[in-house]
Order: sequence, then structure tokens, then C-alpha cells
Amino acid sequence: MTAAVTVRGLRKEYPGHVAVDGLDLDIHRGEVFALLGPNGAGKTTTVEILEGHRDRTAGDALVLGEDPRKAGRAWRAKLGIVLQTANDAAELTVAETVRHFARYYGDARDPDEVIEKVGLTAKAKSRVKTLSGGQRRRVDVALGIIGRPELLFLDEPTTGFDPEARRQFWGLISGLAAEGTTILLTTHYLDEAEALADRVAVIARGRIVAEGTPQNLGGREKAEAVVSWVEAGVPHSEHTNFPTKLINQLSAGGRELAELTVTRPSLEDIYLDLIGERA
Ligand SMILES: Nc1ncnc2c1ncn2[C@@H]1O[C@H](COP(=O)(O)OP(=O)(O)OP(=O)(O)O)[C@@H](O)[C@H]1O
Repeated sequence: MTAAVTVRGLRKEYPGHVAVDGLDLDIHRGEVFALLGPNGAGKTTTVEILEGHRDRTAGDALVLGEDPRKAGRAWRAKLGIVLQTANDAAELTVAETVRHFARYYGDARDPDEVIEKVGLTAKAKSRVKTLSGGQRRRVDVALGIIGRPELLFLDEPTTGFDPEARRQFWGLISGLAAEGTTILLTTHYLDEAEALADRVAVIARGRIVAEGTPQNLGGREKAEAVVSWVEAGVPHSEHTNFPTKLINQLSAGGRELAELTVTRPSLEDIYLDLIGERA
């Protein structure tokens, strides 16, 4: 598999502050990669450097085979970018806005199809400034994908979405991934990373502290299960690698175990451990 993004020793210093501190990253073509991390960890700074919107202090970066510091218009046309800050609400309608952006690309998608993909067909004739926050975010996503990007950057794309809109959006992203679009997603929603990402990296204080699939991040797949039950009104719980065996022993002779549950750490548990913020 060829690389979509290769980063080595990336560093970004602001006056008196190191935002990115020696970061390495490999994103393969065709994968959905999620960058997770607390506020101020350095996610947006990293993504902006990769998009060519911000200079770096040190390190190497290749995005679709080119250094974003030097790459030109042809390279830029292969990127789709959905920034954290939504576009200013314009006087134009949704359809006018999407059609306007489509003209910038030689091989743009059909604007009406894109509007449908992001679930805004019913609002196509509404002015963008009259839309809700979540609906405006969908316009941003429409503009991010109108040029058929090879690599799509999504910085916290579903902030402000209601649960139904998030599910629809996940379907949209899965569809783009299935068509072969490489996607770099930053998000604070761990369920979103779990639903969408082939691989995730956790960034804290400007460094990658863990990387893996949502299923094996931080040793998650090897973590012990916790078996909990209630006996004579007293809650019990035991950690074990063999929950079935334990339950068989506990329930020998047909004994009923009240409120029996078997749990393994969620992606959120692992994440909070990794960034050192678990209570
Ligand atoms: N233009 C700037 N000048 C000075 N410091 C900055 C600038 N932009 C970002 N920073 C600092 O760099 C650090 C990393 O910021 P960044 O926006 O990359 O974090 P983030 O992981 O994207 O956070 P969030 O989840 O809140 O979006 C923060 O401490 C931030 O205050």
C-alpha cells in the first residue's frame, strides 16, 4: 500500500510554546485515520501543516508524495478540507454555494448529488445564513468533497450535529472511504472514531502516545474482562481473562447470578488512560 501521508520528527513551536513535539505519522492510501487527543494536544496544528496552511519549525512531511510547504495548485486540488471553523454564512443559497465551488475543479462531482449526499436536498434553495449550525457544517462537508478529493481532511466534522445527522454523516464517510478516498479525521467523539476509523492515533502534548486499530489501541484486545454480579444484595466484581469459565464456576448447580454483566474496557476507557485523565 502506498503512503498518503508520511511525517517524521514534525515540530511546531509558537513563541514560548511547543505545540507539536517530534511527531511521526504514516497514513496509507485508502484508509480512514483518526487523530484523537485532548484540547490543545496539537491536532489542528498538525493537520494545518499537512494541508499546507501552516509552516513547520522542523521535521519532514510528505502528503500525496509532495512537501506541503512547496506543493502547488495541482496538489491542492487533490485535497478536500473541512476546517473546524465553519464558512461564514453567505447570502447565497446552499445550491448556489455548492455550484460556485464546483467551478474551481476540473472534475467536480455533480452539485445536486453532493447536496443529497450530505442530506441537504430539502434545504438546497435556502440561504446558508438561515441554516442551523449542524446544517451549515454539512455545507462545509459538501464543499470539502465537491472536488473528488484523493485525501479528505475532516477537523471535528460532526460538532453540533444531532444524533441522526451524525449517523447519516458516518454513512457518507463510509461511502467515500469505500470509493477509495483517504480520510484524516480529528474528533473528540470516541464512538465516531470506533465507527469510522481503520486506525487511530492518540496525540497528547504534541506527541503520538499510542497508535493502533480501535480494537487493539493501547492493548485493548488483551485487557481483562470484568465480571460483575450481585449476591445477597452485595455487588461483586472480578477481573479475568476467562469470563466464561468464571461464570460457569459461579453458577454451578444452576445458581442464578443477579445483575450479571461482562465488560471489557471501552475505547474511551483506553483513551482516558492513555492521556492520563481517568478519575
Ligand atoms: N497561532 C498560535 N499561536 C500560539 N499558540 C498557538 C497557536 N495555535 C495554536 N496554539 C497552541 O498550540 C497548542 C496546540 O493547539 P492545537 O489547536 O493544535 O490543538 P488541538 O489538539 O487541535 O486542540 P482542540 O482539540 O482544542 O482543537 C495549544 O496549546 C494552542 O494554544
